[in-house]
Amino acid sequence: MSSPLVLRQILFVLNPISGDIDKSSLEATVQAFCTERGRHASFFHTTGEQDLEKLRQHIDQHSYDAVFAAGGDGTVSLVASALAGRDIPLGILPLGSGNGLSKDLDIPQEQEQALHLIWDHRVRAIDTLKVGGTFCAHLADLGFNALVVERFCNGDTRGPGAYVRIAMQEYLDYEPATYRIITDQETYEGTAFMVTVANANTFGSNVVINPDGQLDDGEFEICLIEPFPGTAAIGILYQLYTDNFDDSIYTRRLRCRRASIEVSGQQRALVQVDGEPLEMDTPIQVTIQPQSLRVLLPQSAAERA
Ligand SMILES: Nc1ncnc2c1ncn2[C@@H]1O[C@H](COP(=O)(O)OP(=O)(O)OP(=O)(O)O)[C@@H](O)[C@H]1O
Repeated sequence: MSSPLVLRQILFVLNPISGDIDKSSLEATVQAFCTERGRHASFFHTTGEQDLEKLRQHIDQHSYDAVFAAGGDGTVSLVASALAGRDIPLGILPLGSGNGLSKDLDIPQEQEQALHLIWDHRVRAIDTLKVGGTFCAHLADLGFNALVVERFCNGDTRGPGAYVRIAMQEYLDYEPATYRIITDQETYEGTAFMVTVANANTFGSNVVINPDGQLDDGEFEICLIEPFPGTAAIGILYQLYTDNFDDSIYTRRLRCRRASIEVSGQQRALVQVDGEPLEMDTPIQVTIQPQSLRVLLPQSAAERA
């Protein structure tokens, strides 16, 4: 276990819209918290336009000891992408609707406890992925969930209720695609309800898609849910919420270091990457950058993910 770093200059990257959470007093709260403890807090507000380029430039022009992402999975992914390959560690203030990566890393969901990581932490280097050239720290997928995430992001309502409503509407008419997945270990060909590329374990909804995946082992998993009859849906959902992904005859996982994903009859495919829906050219190449991101974790954080 590494001893805590001395972090004096800290940048907080704030996403004003994440999680539908009012953040009007957040800056003053964080500022006061840091000042009281002899730390200096600076702030970068995301706009939704060119945030990665602007953030990279900002970090290059300053000497930060750590950068905290204050938002949801998209904001965490943005900051992680800017920090990957650098020594500067990533901190997370979970302020989104799902907060998947922070949960996988056992980061406190409560604001003050998450801020304690500034002086009481350990640093863990985790793997990151490139999915079709796009940075991914947590999970990416093709198929049913990507479709629901796209509808959700383009809709007016956020929150888990809206996600479930869209999922139920889309499920009835959903036509699973056929995939050919070539990894450095094996080739899979078949029809799938969804295909998840997993660096971590658990969606923000607490669905465990990749039970024993490790975030720092230099490998990732491709988790497949094959088409299932309606009568099996409840059982599969139960398995996903109870850490038993592998127990179904409709699921399988491929562990690998690189993969190419073709979607039959599609030159472009909808892909969800760290909560953001994107259109990508197929075949989609997936590569791993082992231990490329340093993350601040509680001293007691479990090592599962
Ligand atoms: N100022 C802004 N105005 C509008 N959109 C923004 C702004 N800043 C960032 N965004 C958008 O916010 C999205 C990322 O949100 P984020 O994932 O952090 O929160 P969330 O979706 O509520 O939470 P989670 O992903 O945990 O469910 C990105 O699509 C980004 O482009």
